Amino acid sequence: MKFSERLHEKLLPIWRKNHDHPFVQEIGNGTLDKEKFRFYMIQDYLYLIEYAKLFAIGAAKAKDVETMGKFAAMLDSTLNEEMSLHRQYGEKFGITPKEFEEAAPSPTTLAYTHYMLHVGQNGTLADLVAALLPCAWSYWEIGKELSQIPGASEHEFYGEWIKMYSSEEFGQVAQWCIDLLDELTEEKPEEELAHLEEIFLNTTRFEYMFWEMSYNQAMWPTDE
Ligand SMILES: Cc1ncc(CO)c(N)n1
Repeated sequence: MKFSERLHEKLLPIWRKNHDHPFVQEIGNGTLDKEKFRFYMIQDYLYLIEYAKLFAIGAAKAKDVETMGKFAAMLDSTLNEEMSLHRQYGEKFGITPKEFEEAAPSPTTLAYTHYMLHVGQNGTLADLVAALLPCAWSYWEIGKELSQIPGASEHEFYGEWIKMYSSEEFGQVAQWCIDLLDELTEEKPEEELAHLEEIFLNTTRFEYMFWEMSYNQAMWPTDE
């Protein structure tokens, strides 16, 4: 069994909760409160700045030029394609790129990005890919599922978001990360696989927490 197939079995119950989360459901049916989406966009922008750094670290840890080039391309597409979606929504909300960058991260954003960067900086290349894979993979699954809802991709506000994450290009990135992790885990001992599975499940859980945080617009409870 490929390692990604083993991960897929483990992640399904958490993904079901992700897909059923009101934040995701309401993007799909177009009813999500725009204030919640605005909060999410700001936090997701901050998240993506840190997430992009994982690709830079991946390039530095890659063992061959082809893999290095792929990480460089993913760094570029995150900063210049995926985040331009956020900048476009920012224009609708009256948020400038500078304001995005200077916004305060929520505790969940901090915890999630710091965990990923800790694993990426201190672990192996396989550890790094295990940490980032749920991000690419779960968004692609959500994008594809929501794009099946009639009219959802054409929704005047949320359509662009759904189109981005159900796109062929986004799917290719997710698939490349899946294939790389399968390649890096071939013939690896169970102990190492169990460690990778733990990292993967942790960021999968953080994905759920990110929806929850966004829906509740949750900042520090002590500041309220
Ligand atoms: C929190 C989060 N996870 C994954 C993605 C997909 O890149 C994103 N934009 N935000």
